[in-house]
Amino acid sequence: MKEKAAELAIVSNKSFEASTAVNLHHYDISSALQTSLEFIELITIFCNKIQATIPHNSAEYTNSEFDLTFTRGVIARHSCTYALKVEDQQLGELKLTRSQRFSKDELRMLESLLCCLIYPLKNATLFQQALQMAYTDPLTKTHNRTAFNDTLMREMKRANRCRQNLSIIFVDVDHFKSINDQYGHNCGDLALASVASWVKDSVRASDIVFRFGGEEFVVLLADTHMDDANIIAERIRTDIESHTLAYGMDVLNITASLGVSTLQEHDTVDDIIKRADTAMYQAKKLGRNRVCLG
Ligand SMILES: Nc1nc2c(ncn2[C@@H]2O[C@H](COP(=O)(O)OP(=O)(O)OP(=O)(O)O)[C@@H](O)[C@H]2O)c(=O)[nH]1
Repeated sequence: MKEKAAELAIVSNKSFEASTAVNLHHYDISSALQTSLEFIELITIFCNKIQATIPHNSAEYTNSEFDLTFTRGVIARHSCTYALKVEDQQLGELKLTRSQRFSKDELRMLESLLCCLIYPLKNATLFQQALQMAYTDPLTKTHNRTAFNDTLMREMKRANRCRQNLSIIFVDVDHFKSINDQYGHNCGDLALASVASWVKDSVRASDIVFRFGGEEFVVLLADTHMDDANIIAERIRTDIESHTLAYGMDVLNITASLGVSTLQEHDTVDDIIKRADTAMYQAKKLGRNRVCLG
């Protein structure tokens, strides 16, 4: 009886040590994950931390809400995939691969460790959603002026560093005041949202459309020189002109005037904006519904 008790004590000691080790591993991962609100950083931290316990060759994280796909390592034959969610909120999908099958014990351990990732991913989701809201114009669903200032600054630095071209196009709706005056503000709002979506459809996904203010939009074209920017501006102009807007019994034709400028050596943010703005006013002066180069 005594012996039995001693045996039991040893067994429970071992399992206590094992569970303490697991708890410490969880604690270590959870603490590391508290240092970031970026999806890619979180996945990188998590994968580095579990590498010794669950060796893997590659990890792929996808998050459709944020249009994000991130792969690290070289993809191998065997895989395990987890859809991550909490309280019905999708937090993305994580796929690990390696050349050997994952054992049942490893998968059990991975599932337990994934619990550490869930709440950091949820916090990252809330943070990124808040960031998106702060950078989005609610009426047109384009990026707003704050986003433009930040993005232009960043892209100018990148273009200078990588010796790449960078162009911007100002798009200003013609006689917009008369749409408001004639059909009312709701129609004006609908017209702005429609123009924004026509402009977005006219450009590549990598070109970013911002609402600069009022009835004025700006398109940022990375790695694009003046000749190509001119062609794209002309395409935006004809696309806007060729659409019609149905409002009640009325059908409205909308046009816009566009100004293009390309980054020059020693340009400040204000310089490149000023040239595009001046070119856009030139287009207005010359009769509207046209493109001018700055
Ligand atoms: N409905 C609506 N109108 C807006 C919004 N923002 C600005 N406006 C209006 O846009 C109009 C802009 O008028 P103007 O600057 O005179 O320009 P325009 O009538 O387009 O004339 P041109 O640019 O010279 O062709 C003003 O009447 C603003 O009140 C908005 O969010 N919704």
